Amino acid sequence: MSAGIGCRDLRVHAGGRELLSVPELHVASGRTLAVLGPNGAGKSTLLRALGLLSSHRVSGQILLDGRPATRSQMRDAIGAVLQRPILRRGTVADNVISGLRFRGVSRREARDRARPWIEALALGPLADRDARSLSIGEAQRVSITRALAAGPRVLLLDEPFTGLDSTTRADLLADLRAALTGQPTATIMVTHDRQEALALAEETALLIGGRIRQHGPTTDVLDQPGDPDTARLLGYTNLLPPALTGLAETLVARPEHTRLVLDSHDEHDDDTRSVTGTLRRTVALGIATRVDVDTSAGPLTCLHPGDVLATELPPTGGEVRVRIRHARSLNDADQDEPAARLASGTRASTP
Ligand SMILES: Nc1ncnc2c1ncn2[C@@H]1O[C@H](COP(=O)(O)OP(=O)(O)OP(=O)(O)O)[C@@H](O)[C@H]1O
Repeated sequence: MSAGIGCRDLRVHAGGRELLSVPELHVASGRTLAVLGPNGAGKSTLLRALGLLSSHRVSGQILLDGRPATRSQMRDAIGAVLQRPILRRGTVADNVISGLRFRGVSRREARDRARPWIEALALGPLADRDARSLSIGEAQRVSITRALAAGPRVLLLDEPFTGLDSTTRADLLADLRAALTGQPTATIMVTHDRQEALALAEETALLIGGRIRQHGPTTDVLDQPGDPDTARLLGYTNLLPPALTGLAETLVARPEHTRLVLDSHDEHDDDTRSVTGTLRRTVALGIATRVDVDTSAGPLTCLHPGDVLATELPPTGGEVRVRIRHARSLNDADQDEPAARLASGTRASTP
């Protein structure tokens, strides 16, 4: 029997259509899975179905420690943190112990068990504050602490960092990661943010259109898109089909690895490392300059660090060359050798 949460042949229907189809998924105790997907992918649908919290038509098996779970078993096992924290009346400390109280733990024991979590999540200074006076970031910290303090076997996190400023988010992510380390909790976090997956989860599943397209160690999954949809989700938004590169496979590249060839910046220019197109527009983004280029095979986005002087750029509608500094082959999990050839110029790639 494998400890943790999972499902088999899970399908969710609503409004006359299938929202989710997951043949198999398992998150072991002590592990964290990030479910990464764009808006509408079915992330919350999956989380609710796994927690037996769905109001839709659900078929298949939800497994707790390898066995089909009843609602009451699941209720006892899970802690959930939603996008918007829902706190009760009372102080921060009252809220943190409420999960334990709900499970029948006495007030005194609940206080003792909650104390280390309040310290670990740096809530000590706020413990006596009225929960209604908290900022959204503080309230989410309380919500996470409440869930952890109850000692859940399964922790379900539904985009818990949405709406937090970047510093608050980074601090909370680090505190949560530290708090989960060594705990026998199977954690599933749904998110649309790659950085959150990287910071928190050993494993990542890519969910698109209600189906898991890729699943594996986070660092592998985030850097090995298998198809154009997962490439886009992972930030490889530039698609380079064979018609454009002259190579056999489709390559994908991140905008930050795609640059205009500007003579003064690129003295060792080499035609074979580049593709040509028409400059559509330039947008100054403060720390970077975005240049959109139309090629014969579709649009490309270039991202240049800093300001590119307008005088260095050809006019809108002018012909430009775009250099791909690093690209990956789709479906090439081990090595981006064709991409390396494009980058090193050993095969002609100018259309
Ligand atoms: N009752 C319903 N009837 C029909 N479709 C529904 C219903 N509830 C949800 N959906 C659809 O299911 C899909 C998945 O929704 P879900 O909320 O799980 O996506 P998500 O990945 O969590 O999105 P987001 O990141 O925007 O929160 C969406 O296309 C949504 O419109």
